[in-house]
Order: sequence, then structure tokens, then C-alpha cells
Amino acid sequence: MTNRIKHIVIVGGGSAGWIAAARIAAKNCTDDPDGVHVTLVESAAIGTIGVGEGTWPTMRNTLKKIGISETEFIRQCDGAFKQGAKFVGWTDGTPQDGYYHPLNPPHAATQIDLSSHWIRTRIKEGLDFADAVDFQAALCEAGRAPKSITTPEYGGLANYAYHLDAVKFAKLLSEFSVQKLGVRHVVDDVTSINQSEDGYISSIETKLHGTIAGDLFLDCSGFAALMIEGVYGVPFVPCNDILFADHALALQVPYERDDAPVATHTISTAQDAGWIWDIGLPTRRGTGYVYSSNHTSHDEAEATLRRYVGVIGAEGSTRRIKIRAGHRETFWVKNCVAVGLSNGFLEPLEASALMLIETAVDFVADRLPENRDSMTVLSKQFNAAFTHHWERIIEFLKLHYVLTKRDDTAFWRDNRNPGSIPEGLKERLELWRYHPPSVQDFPYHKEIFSWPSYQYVMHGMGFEADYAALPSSGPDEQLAKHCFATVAQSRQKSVAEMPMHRELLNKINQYGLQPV
Ligand SMILES: Cc1cc2nc3c(=O)[nH]c(=O)nc-3n(C[C@H](O)[C@H](O)[C@H](O)COP(=O)(O)OP(=O)(O)OC[C@H]3O[C@@H](n4cnc5c(N)ncnc54)[C@H](O)[C@@H]3O)c2cc1C
Repeated sequence: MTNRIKHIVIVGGGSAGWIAAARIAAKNCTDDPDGVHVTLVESAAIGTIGVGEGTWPTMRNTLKKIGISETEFIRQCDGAFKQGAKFVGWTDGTPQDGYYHPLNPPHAATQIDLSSHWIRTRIKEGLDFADAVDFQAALCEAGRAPKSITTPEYGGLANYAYHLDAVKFAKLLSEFSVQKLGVRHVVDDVTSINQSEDGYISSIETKLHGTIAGDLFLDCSGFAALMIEGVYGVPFVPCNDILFADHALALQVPYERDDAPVATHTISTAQDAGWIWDIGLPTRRGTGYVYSSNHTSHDEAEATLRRYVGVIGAEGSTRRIKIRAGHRETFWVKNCVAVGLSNGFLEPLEASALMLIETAVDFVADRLPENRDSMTVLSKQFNAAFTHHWERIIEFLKLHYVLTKRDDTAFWRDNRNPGSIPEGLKERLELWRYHPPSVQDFPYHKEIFSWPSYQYVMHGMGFEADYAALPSSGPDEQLAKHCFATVAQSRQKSVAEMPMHRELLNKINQYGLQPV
């Protein structure tokens, strides 16, 4: 067979490059010298973005497939468990304004939709949607872990993801890929890229290592987008008319005491011109203000972040990162696939960037093209999938802004301007006024944010729904009552039985989890 795809060249050694190298090698490389092999080239001079500390639960599967133990991951990456996000001050900005978007779906999700029953009964009792339909928000509020030390690796009582140190994560993946999976690591600058007559990339030129040839090239070069933009000139599709944040200011904060609680959810607190993330790792917190420079100055943003962290963070220095919200028009051209920031980037409101990297890498690793013919078909599927993913993620992030009732600053008022709301979201919100978001609204089999996420955000933000026409009596009502009672019990039981998050992390660092 001519044009067999054997040599994969990855340019870039950030999270995208190393997740790709590890997954592709773990799945496809063997000792056969004539088989598939992977080379990763990264510049020593051009750093990685170095932030990106929240994952989705998909990371558990990714790490398992790569072959890294969960204990090692937690130890090496300063890792912690993430059970969702708490949004503070997003709805009306009053002191009691806060809701959870947990990672567990609502209870008995395949049998009943609890939305209308919650509106009819529980809401009157002052029970938040997330608390009424699942126990995980209670675990977060109590600082309890999603599993215990005897739970096997990658398993849990509750669904969970991770908080991690991005620089340590890239280092772990790099060492594992080189030592255990046979990935060739070249530290060098890519100076130019060569194409053959048919437009396919044939090789890259490096400063010290000369020419490196390949059959399939992954552009993981971050915002530089060396191949997807540099070679193929694929246009960038901006969405700053929908999502206004254009800068992030990051600041690491120490704990006041070594035994201070570690939050088991990301805290996202609304501000005058954006929002602040707060992520708890065992040894420090990572915080940052994501803001629109059209609605505040850089100095005021710095002051806002420093006010939020207080004296404990006063010594730390901030790092400003520009956000160019949007994505490529197309993502896989000929034998070049853009993965990570070269593919696109949005403000990290629901921490979906690493998940998109995993989605892209799953696609390539699990169905590595055999030859150029199959690559053409796969690239069409990949491009269709990523066009869909970006459209839907933009809508989901915008949902958090559209449902606000805040009127206090131009940032929040501008966000509700109908001209800034995608038509697809407007349409679906109209439907969801009378029917809760359901699986039928998300027909794509690998949806990034599906109906449970929409329900948590919409009900969390007090979306005004009219579900009066939905069944409210008979078997449906009985089942709903039973579900609410079961959730109330599991809320109490899980909070009583699960260890405190920091206690579990200490134990994992000392003894380790049970290997799978
Ligand atoms: C403020 C902020 C917060 C974020 N928070 C989250 C989060 O909570 N969750 C989440 O999932 N994601 C988050 N992200 C996104 C996440 O950080 C990135 O998606 C992820 O790190 C992937 O980056 P990357 O590997 O594509 O690019 P980078 O980390 O920028 O790596 C680019 C690589 O390309 C190499 N390179 C570039 N040019 C050359 C050249 N000429 N020759 C050789 N090598 C070259 C560099 O050396 C580097 O190794 C956040 C991003 C930002 C900005």
C-alpha cells in the first residue's frame, strides 16, 4: 500500500502535544521498527501556555488509556478532585447568589425528567435544583471527596474530574511517553515547513536537528498555529461579538495553613467586567480574572483580582494572557490536524479546552488513518464534528451570560443584548421555556455539553420556564417523589461517609489508591 501512515510528527509540547503523543503511541506503537512511530518537537525558547488547571471527567479515561496510574498522576501533578463548578454572583449579584453545576447527571435521568416536578414542589421549599436532583452539590459544599482511599483507581461514588498543575502535567506525560511508550522527543525550533507538490506536508526543518519527515502532522504549536495557519492559511473565525472576554490575569495564591481545606469544585465568581476562577490544588490555589478590556482597564482588572485574593495573595505576581476568542474555519487539512490552542480557544468558563484536545486526539489515535485515502474521509468527519463542537460550546458559554439579571455594569447589560446571542441558542431557549432540555435536543453522539449541563445552569440561574402542560400527577408524580426522597437520603449518607477532600489527598500521597 502506498502512502501508508507510519510516522506521526507532533509540533508543540504543551498539554495538547503531549496528550496527543501519549495517546497515539499507547494505542498504535509497538516494537515493530516498521510500525507506527511518533516524534514530538518542541521549542525550548517558546514556552507553553502553562495554565489550564481544570479538566472534565473524560481525563480519567484518557489517563487510563495512556497507562498512567491515578496515584502517580495525583502525586506528580499536584492533582486534586473536581466535582463541578460553583457560580457565584452570576444571577443577580446579591450575597446569596450562587449555584452548582455538578458533574453527576440528575438522578434517574433515563426514567424521568425532574425539572417540572422540582419547579412544582421543591422550589417552594427553597431547595436548589442541583440539591434536589443529586447529592454531588452537597459533597462540594461540605468539602467532601467523590471517593475514598479504598475506592479503586479511576472509580468513584460520584463522577469527578481533576484540578492539576498544567506544567507538571506536561512533564509527567512527556516522561511517560518517552520512557514507556517510545516517543522520540526533539527539543528544537521549527524554522520552516516543507510541502510536496500535492500540497501535503512532507517534513519540517529544525534549527539543530535538520529535516524531520512525516506522514501525518499534528499542529499543537498553540497560538502560533504554525501549520494550520502558517502553511494552509486557514482563517480564524472570531466570536468576540458573542463572548466579550479578551484577557486573563492569572495569580497563584498560597494557603494560609498547610491543612486548609481544598475546594473540590472550581469557584467562578462574577465581577464587574468578567469573572474570577479559583481552583484548589493541594499546595496552592490558582486564581485568575477573565475580563473584557472594553469594559475595564488592565489596572482595574489587576485591582479587582487582588481585592478578591486579599492579603494572602499580595506577594504573588500576576501574568496577563490575551484571549482571542474563536476557532479555525476548518481543522484538518490534507495531512495536518490542528489540536489545542491552534484549533481554537474560548474563555475557560467551563474548562472545555483539555476535553476538546482529548476529543480530537481520541479521533486520531483510535482511527489512525491507514493511508491518504482514508485520511480524506476521516478529515471530513473531523471537520464536521469540530464545527459542531465549537458552535455548541460558544452557545453554552453564552447561556451563562444571557440568563443573568445583573444590570449593574455595561458588561452584563451588553451580554444580554439580543444581537450578541447566537440564533441557535435563542431558538432553543424558546423551546426550553416549555420543554426542559432533553437528550433529543442533543442528537450528536459525542456532545461536549449535553442536557444535564443546560438544566443545571438554567435552573441554577432561575430561568423562567412554563412546564405547566407537562405530566404532573399519576405514576410520574409518584416516581418524582421517590427520586427526591432517594436523593435526600444519598445526600445525607454521602456527606457523612465521604472523607474530607484534603484528608483523601494526603492519604493518596502517602499510601496510594488501589490499582485497577
Ligand atoms: C487563562 C487560561 C486558562 C485556562 N484554563 C483552562 C482550564 O481550566 N481547563 C482547560 O481545559 N483548559 C484551560 N485553558 C486552555 C489550556 O491551557 C490549553 O488548551 C492547553 O494548555 C493546550 O495548549 P497547547 O498545548 O495547545 O499550547 P501551548 O501550551 O501554548 O504549547 C505550544 C507549544 O508549541 C511549541 N512551539 C510553538 N512554536 C514553535 C516552534 N516554532 N518550534 C517548535 N515548537 C514550537 C511551544 O514550544 C509549546 O511547546 C486555559 C487557557 C488559558 C489561556
